[in-house]
Amino acid sequence: VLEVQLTPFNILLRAVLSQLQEKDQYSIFAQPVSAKEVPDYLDHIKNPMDYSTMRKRIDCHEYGSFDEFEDDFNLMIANCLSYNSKDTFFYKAAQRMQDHGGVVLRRARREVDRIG
Ligand SMILES: CCOC(=O)c1ccc2c(c1)NC(=O)[C@@H](C)N2
Repeated sequence: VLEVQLTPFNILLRAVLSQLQEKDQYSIFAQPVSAKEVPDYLDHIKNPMDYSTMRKRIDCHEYGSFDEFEDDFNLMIANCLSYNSKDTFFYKAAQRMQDHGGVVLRRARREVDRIG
């Protein structure tokens, strides 16, 4: 059985991830971009990132700090803004995710600083 240690930091990161995913109403950030659906994606994007990968990293205690968690969020957004042209649904969704996610992350960072 996957014994996932529940530290306060891990519990917080999981809660933040769920808040971020609530903003992803079409779940376009939920899973890795499919190489089948988008065959040239990995030619352009060298470090793919998505919410399922971030969840795995939380469960494996791979985030040593809130900055590292935020870096993966920013990577996920940057990949989308880089691969998709400005006039696409995906590009616009990434801009909205950046705005809405920023609010969530700023509030969460204050929590992290408070629990120390
Ligand atoms: C069923 C087809 O799905 C996609 O083409 C597709 C599905 C999800 C995507 C994506 C493409 N591109 C992206 O940049 C990230 C954000 N999400």
